[in-house]
Amino acid sequence: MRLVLASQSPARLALLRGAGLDPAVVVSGVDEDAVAAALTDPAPDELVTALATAKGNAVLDQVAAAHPDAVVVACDSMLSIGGEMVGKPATPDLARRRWARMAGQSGELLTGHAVFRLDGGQRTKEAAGTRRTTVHFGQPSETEIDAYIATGEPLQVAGAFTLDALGGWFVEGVEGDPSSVIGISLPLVRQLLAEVGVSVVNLWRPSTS
Ligand SMILES: Nc1nc2c(ncn2[C@H]2C[C@H](O)[C@@H](COP(=O)(O)OP(=O)(O)OP(=O)(O)O)O2)c(=O)[nH]1
Repeated sequence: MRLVLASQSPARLALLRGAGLDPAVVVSGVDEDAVAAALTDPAPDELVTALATAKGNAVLDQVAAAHPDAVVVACDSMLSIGGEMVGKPATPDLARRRWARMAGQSGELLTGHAVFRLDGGQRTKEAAGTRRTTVHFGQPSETEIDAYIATGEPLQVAGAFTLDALGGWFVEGVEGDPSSVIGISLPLVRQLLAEVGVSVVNLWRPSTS
């Protein structure tokens, strides 16, 4: 059973590799704005789960051709802050405005997950779910925010912050699953894999002696 990560995210790949898995990567290239626009006033959980499902669906035929027996995992992360769902800031100015709202506040990082099982090249089972993690933001100075934005990192990540990289200096703490904030919830993926009949321990790399 081949594990496939339908994501270009280096963070998701690193997290899964660090947790003993060796996924093949097939990038979906899904137009997230188009998927979101096709939804009618979706609830936050529905939005990120729909986006994750669209990403997984987009790669199934390609995966089936290369790996007829596979399990595909796709994700989408967004930050819920002040009643608004936001993804990656498109410009440095927007990142700065986002941080002006986030500093000293708390938000919820939502990551939608979709898992698809292929047997003999056919989709046989699927499961989906969302993890919410509360994030308490620090109060970086203007100088610190300018320096952070100058690195380019905030523009590459949902919510304009990271937990495990430069953004970590400005996160006071989280309540809930930290892996979901980084981009993929290990405990939720374990649960969703079980729902499609796959035990995560059977996907672990053989332990080298
Ligand atoms: N290293 C790290 N990356 C984070 C963190 N929070 C969010 N990210 C990254 C993970 C994802 O690459 C990105 C979330 O954006 P998306 O869910 O749209 O995924 P992305 O467009 O990167 O790739 P994909 O659509 O899955 O091919 O932000 C964090 O705390 N640490």
